[in-house]
Amino acid sequence: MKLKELLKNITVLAIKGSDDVEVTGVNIDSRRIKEGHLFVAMKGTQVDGHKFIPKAVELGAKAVLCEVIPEQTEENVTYVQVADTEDVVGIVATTFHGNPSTKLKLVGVTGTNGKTTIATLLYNMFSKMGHKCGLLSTVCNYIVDETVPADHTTPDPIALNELLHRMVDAGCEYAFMECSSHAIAQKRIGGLTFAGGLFTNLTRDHLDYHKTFENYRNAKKAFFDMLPKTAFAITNADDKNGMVMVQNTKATVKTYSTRSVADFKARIIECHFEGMYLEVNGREVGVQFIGKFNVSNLLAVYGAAVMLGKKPEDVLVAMSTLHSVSGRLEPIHSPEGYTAIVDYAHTPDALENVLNAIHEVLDGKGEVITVCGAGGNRDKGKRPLMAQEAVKQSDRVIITSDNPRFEEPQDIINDMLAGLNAQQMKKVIAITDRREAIRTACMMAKKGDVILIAGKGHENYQEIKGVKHHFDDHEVVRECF
Ligand SMILES: CC(=O)N[C@H]1[C@@H](OP(=O)(O)OP(=O)(O)OC[C@H]2O[C@@H](n3ccc(=O)[nH]c3=O)[C@H](O)[C@@H]2O)O[C@H](CO)[C@@H](O)[C@@H]1O[C@H](C)C(=O)N[C@@H](C)C(=O)N[C@H](CCC(=O)O)C(=O)O
Ligand SMILES: Nc1ncnc2c1ncn2[C@@H]1O[C@H](COP(=O)(O)OP(=O)(O)OP(=O)(O)O)[C@@H](O)[C@H]1O
Ligand SMILES: N[C@H](CCC[C@H](N)C(=O)O)C(=O)O
Ligand SMILES: [Mg+2]
Repeated sequence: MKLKELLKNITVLAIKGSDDVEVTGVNIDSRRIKEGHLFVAMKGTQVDGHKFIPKAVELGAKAVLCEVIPEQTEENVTYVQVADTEDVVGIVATTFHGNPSTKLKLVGVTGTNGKTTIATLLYNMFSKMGHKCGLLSTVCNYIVDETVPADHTTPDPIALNELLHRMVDAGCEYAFMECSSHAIAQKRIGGLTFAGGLFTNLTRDHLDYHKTFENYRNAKKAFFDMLPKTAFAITNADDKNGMVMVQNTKATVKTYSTRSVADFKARIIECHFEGMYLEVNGREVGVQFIGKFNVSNLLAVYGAAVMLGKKPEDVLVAMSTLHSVSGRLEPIHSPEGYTAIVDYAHTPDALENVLNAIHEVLDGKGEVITVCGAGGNRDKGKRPLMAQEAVKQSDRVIITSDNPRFEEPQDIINDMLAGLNAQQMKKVIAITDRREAIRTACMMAKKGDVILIAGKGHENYQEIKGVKHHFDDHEVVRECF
């Protein structure tokens, strides 16, 4: 594609060189530059990408998009100046890939918890209904049946548009994606056309990055602000911030609720460890999920499917066949008659909800042993709160390591323990080694008990000092059995 074509949807402040050159790719990382690429220099959280302009040119970049044109420039390279590269990178990337989001129906999910669950269930449901679909999620990306490993919840704008392009080429009619607050704030989703947006809930997380809860909320809200008039915005009326999210959106607003009047409404008729009976907008349906929060997740899925034009009765039939998503409230039954539940709860709110869900089903008939930790080099403020939530609803708690990253595991554990008083400490032990912690829980458990192993869900590694060591909660549980 010609550079001038790529620039037609953005405001250019200055240009040095010809815009009639052929561009063979767009990249934000100098290390990935190939002959003929356009290099976009981004000011990051660690380094300023402008520093790598010479490197990018050396590797074959024919054009550079930047905020400041370097003093030393090369003859055969075109330098384009814009006010803010973050504002335009998504637009340029999506233009290069032929605006893939306009060629399928793209639905984004945002909120603190439930994004992976909802996006994955939508992908599973629409695939079962016979459509070719794509999925971009924390666990894995899918182009119809082809898997593409995910290293972010929302990929960077280059990878994101490449994936959407591949989905269009593969004939996808729908794509479902998670929109993390980081991705919205960093405008990784800039330039995309969404058919719909969903909001799950908002509780504390990622304050290391966003600094204040208000910034975090505004990042989520910015997603709804960017939706076009043709889109739908489905929000959770049960969440305090549900209506705030959609207050400035141009999209058609719909609500879901398990408590009050809403466009999409549900209540639990019955629940057990295998699943629940629900009433959804006046119709009954059996689902293979437990937990009130999953009723909310399923309502969001139901609402999106209906807004995408599906008949409510067909949606409910498809919904009754869906299973839990990897590492989300995933039960593993032991030969001794107790149940281990692997779950990705890594925020205070998620822990509270998961433990609620377990108690709804357990109904006082067994004890709950929780094994949990907190990630290193991420939001430290949530650590004591997570320990408190674990203690509140468990009979025994084993505090252990999650992904320590570059922190000392014991320091993270101490931050968690600092949230507890002497009385609470009586039911807590700390075991740094996660494998040992899970083993100990299995030794403590008796018939009818539940062990909650929280925080890592689908992750099959433990990240220690920049190295990902193989570690899988499911595998360790099965070893113990
Ligand atoms: C804090 C954060 O979000 N950082 C993301 C951000 O990187 P950054 O701003 O720190 O970039 P940087 O390292 O300062 O580099 C600046 C620029 O120079 C470029 N560079 C750098 C080095 C070099 O040799 N050459 C070069 O060109 C980089 O490609 C970049 O464009 O932009 C990068 C490209 O999009 C991301 O890969 C990176 O994710 C880091 C690795 C990360 O850990 N992010 C996590 C926190 C994250 O994004 N999580 C969310 C939410 C999780 C959830 O709620 O589920 C997610 O969506 O996954
Ligand atoms: N609607 C919900 N409300 C509260 N907690 C939830 C909800 N849905 C899921 N959870 C809990 O949060 C955990 C993470 O769920 P999920 O992976 O779907 O969220 P996510 O928003 O994708 O998280 P991430 O930000 O890490 O991508 C689950 O394992 C479960 O414990
Ligand atoms: N086991 C995890 C969960 C991380 C969730 C992630 N989406 C984030 O906080 O970026 C950890 O804290 O390492
Ligand atoms: Mg996710």
